[in-house]
Amino acid sequence: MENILTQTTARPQATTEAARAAASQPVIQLRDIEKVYQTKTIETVALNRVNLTINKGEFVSIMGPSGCGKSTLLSIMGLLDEPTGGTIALDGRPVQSYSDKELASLRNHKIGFVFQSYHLINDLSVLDNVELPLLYRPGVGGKERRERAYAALEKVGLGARTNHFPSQLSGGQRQRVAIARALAGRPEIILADEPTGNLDSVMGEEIMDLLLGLNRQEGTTIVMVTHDEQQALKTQRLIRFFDGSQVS
Ligand SMILES: Nc1ncnc2c1ncn2[C@@H]1O[C@H](COP(=O)(O)OP(=O)(O)OP(=O)(O)O)[C@@H](O)[C@H]1O
Repeated sequence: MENILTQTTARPQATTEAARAAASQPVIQLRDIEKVYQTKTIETVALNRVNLTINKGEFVSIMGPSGCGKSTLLSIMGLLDEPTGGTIALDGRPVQSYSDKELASLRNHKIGFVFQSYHLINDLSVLDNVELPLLYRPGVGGKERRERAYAALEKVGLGARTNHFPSQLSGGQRQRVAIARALAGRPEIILADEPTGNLDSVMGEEIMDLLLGLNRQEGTTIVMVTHDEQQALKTQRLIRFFDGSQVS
């Protein structure tokens, strides 16, 4: 199977247009989102009336200084955390109208997460790490799990490393495993929180190419938090945050 890295350099054009054509359909809509963290002694307004729409097939990057609310925003978009005010709609449907079961299924099926620190399990092989989230997916049996995990690892160029353990891989390779783990769930949306934050510039480029390839060839919607302006400029839209609000 051809991997995404190869495809990226081979034929980016047609698929970019396909992704753009679909780009007017909102998949995530945030309206007046607020998030206030309250501890005994201090109240922190992490997000202050954020209005933001992410369209199908878009690759959006989010930048801003430390503490301005980027990770909080991503957690709320991915339904990992609840806002203290405002509304979220997924595919045009308000999140409040979903049952708990439907929300769990959305989180599981629709959205894939990639984190700066990979979150791999060191005692499990690469293949087992990628299969792991599918264990909790009803209707996906052992054979399909394995097939999906192999396919996802091929896609990120790690088909030859399935029996390795995370400690035997470079940082960039570990991040590719984490991306394969997200891909095995076949998500429509990938939320990536500083996916290149722990990598040197060469490996960071590789991961960026991989994400760009996924967006262009497969139309995966991607929202990425980054501190790297050069990488952010490669995405279709750059949103800047400051003190919990969007500034551009
Ligand atoms: N669980 C929490 N309890 C209290 N305050 C929190 C909590 N999580 C985040 N905050 C505060 O909310 C604000 C936004 O945090 P967030 O992690 O979203 O920022 P960020 O822009 O992602 O920062 P960084 O670039 O450093 O990762 C910060 O002031 C932070 O201290």
